[in-house]
Amino acid sequence: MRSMRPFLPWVVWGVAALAYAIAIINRSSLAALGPAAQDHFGIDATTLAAFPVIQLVVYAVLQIPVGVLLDRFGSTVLILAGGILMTIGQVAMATVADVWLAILARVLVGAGDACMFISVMRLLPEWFAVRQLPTVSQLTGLIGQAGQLVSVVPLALVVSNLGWMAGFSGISATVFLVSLLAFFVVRDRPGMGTGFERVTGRLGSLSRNARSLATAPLTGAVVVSPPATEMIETQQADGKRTLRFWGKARRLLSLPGVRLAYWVHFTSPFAATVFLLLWGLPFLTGGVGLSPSTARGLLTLTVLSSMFAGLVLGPLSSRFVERRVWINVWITLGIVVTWVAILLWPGPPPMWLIVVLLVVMPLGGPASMISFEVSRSHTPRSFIGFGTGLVNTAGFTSALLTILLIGLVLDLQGAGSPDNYSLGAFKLAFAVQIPFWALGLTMIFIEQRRTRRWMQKHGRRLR
Ligand SMILES: N[C@@H](Cc1c[nH]cn1)C(=O)NCC(=O)O
Repeated sequence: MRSMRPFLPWVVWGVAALAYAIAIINRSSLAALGPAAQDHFGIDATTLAAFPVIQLVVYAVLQIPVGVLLDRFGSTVLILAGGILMTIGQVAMATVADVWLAILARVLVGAGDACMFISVMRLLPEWFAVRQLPTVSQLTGLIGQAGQLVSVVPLALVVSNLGWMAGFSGISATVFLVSLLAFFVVRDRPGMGTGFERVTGRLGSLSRNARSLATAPLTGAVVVSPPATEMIETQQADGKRTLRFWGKARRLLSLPGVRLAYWVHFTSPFAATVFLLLWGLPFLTGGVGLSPSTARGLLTLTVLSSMFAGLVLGPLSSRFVERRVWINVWITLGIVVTWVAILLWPGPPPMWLIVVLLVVMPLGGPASMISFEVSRSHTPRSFIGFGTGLVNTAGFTSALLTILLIGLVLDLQGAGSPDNYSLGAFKLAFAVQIPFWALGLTMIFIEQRRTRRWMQKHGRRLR
């Protein structure tokens, strides 16, 4: 069993990350099927746009409850629950004809998706050394992005060749199989059983002998352990009473490091989410005047850029722990400068500037993974699920608000439908991102100072 020791953490993480990639396939499964979905359900563009928005609202709203459940039941249970919810949601998507039932199906998909990412993130400190965490986190994001890449074209091909039902039944079968795999492989931490072992009550030797890579010697390892739970004042005088939800939230938010992580996640990824989820294609076609096929081709650049950045940013933020927030801030500033150049460019921006935007803007996704490192350094272990869920809400909140505000500003200018789209209207609408960046960056600077003071006061160092 000794020889399995270095591999088991990677196998456990690999299967969990695969489950996350499948969740992303589910999340973006309607992205390339707009016209097919309109045909299938007989709906207009506004109703179609409601699908991803509702799904993301469900995802964002559930992050904190799922985080709380995660601290209580562990990643194995939550990954399975997420898989089951997505399987049911996609079976419904394949079979229902009524649009309201389809929306309900997307709610289930959003709820299942909400369980995946933070469950994988929760596994990492249990299986890997602190020094490895930034890289493994970024690899997790990268695998998720790969899910986005494979979801669009193959699914569109299956739906156009074999039909709607075959496409969505195929996705639900895939989720089911990967969930089954997770049931037999994923373990919350070394020494704990898989879902199967827990149900049967028999702990196999692989689980019994499992070791975390954190216990393996790592040359020059940097130690950035989370604070002890006692660093948060609790009402648990007798150690038995569990904190109530709001009490926990208040205490978590009393840590400036957690608030810093929140604002880091709030600020860097939303521009890319907004662009990829809804407004990118209309802007490039109806605003800039590109053909739909050129625009779609250019959009794949965003995924590639984000995947490449994931490879670079993991080792970088691990090497420069003290400056990781600055890495995020510089990337955000790059995104802001690129967007401002697009907005101020007289007339249609040149192709080179569009390409720069599509390469720079998606860097905000991998940069936002730094927020989970910050959160992990400051969140007591028993609150890590809650903390990760809380931080993960941030970027999706800013993205959802921006999506809605862009639609509102377009509508207010009488440019809310493809017939009336114009570059000027889009430029004004995309300018709503500026206050979000300003708020986020300001809060990062404020919380960074407070975090520094808090660490001095408690005698804590990141390295
Ligand atoms: N910011 C993303 C992660 C990411 C990594 N690379 C590009 N994006 C995030 O927070 N994801 C959460 C999720 O559920 O996908």
